[in-house]
Amino acid sequence: MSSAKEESFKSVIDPVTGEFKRPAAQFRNFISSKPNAEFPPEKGRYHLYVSYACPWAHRTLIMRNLKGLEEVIDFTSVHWYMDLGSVSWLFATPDENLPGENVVPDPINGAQNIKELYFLANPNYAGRFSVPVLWDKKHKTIVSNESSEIIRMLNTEFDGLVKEEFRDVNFVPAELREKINEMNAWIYDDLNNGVYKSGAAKKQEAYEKAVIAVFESLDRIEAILQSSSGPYLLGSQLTEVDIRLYPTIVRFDPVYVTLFKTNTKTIRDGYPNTHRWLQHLYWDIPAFKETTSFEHIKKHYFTSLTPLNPEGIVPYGPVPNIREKEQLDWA
Ligand SMILES: N[C@@H](CCC(=O)N[C@@H](CS)C(=O)NCC(=O)O)C(=O)O
Repeated sequence: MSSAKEESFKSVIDPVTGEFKRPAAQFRNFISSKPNAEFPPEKGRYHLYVSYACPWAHRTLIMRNLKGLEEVIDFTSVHWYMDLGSVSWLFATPDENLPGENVVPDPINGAQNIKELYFLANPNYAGRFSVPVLWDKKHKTIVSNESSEIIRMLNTEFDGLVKEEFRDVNFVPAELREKINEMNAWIYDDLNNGVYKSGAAKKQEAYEKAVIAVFESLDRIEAILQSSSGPYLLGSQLTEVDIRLYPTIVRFDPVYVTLFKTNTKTIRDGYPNTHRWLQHLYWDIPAFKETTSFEHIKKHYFTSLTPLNPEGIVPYGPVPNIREKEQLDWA
């Protein structure tokens, strides 16, 4: 492990408590359909840079697909390997044949890595070189590198450009907005980011605090799904809460249980309702399965987060990565 990698990992760890603190994203502009917006919705103008491995980027791919934005916003995925403490995410090179759609050399800026994009947008940028990145081809800049805000833009601001059938599809409907925001908040803290807090903790107490919060929130999710009137967290309607939770749950058994030591239980054997919810999303709604690459996910985490797994050995299991669906009865 190089010292740069160690330093990069340490930079997000509180030196006193040993707790992981995720730094805030720095590009926070909004695409808006309001008149005179700086970033108006336009077909072909914006490009999403993602990694199939990254759970935050995964949300944006799911939303893009669910909102029928395939012909409005194009995307590129980076290579599954992330060079921690150096250039971060790398684009595929022309000779590489990597799994998944659009895992290709950068078609927009010809960059070799994600770091270059941040400096193209702002030569004085000082921060992390994370995905997702929503790029504006017209002004050659980053609109946003915050997934929670990118998915809100995709949910509503391109409605004038999508096919009729997608126009009224709203994953944050007004009557559920407050509830969605409230659930997103604790799910983010304790689960989406909670698994990272568990995995990155440098002290026993910090780890235990994080892992306990992970399983308390999984218990809460399980109870919500058990009493739900439909297949989703808020009943019969698929909402943003499901979209934001899925990338964490689908990675849980294949990666987090081992690499991040969130090993009290697995989803498949410990949480029947959450497992059924996961299987339903993955097997029945193409936006979820089509954007899930277990190969990118497993190879990324186990080979890139070298402070946690110095030899870079990728575990063989679980087999399968996700179980086939049992007969579901939502009637
Ligand atoms: N707040 C960001 C977080 C994104 C994030 O942390 N992405 C990770 C990958 S899963 C990343 O690119 N890390 C690279 C780095 O920090 O250098 C969001 O939700 O969009």
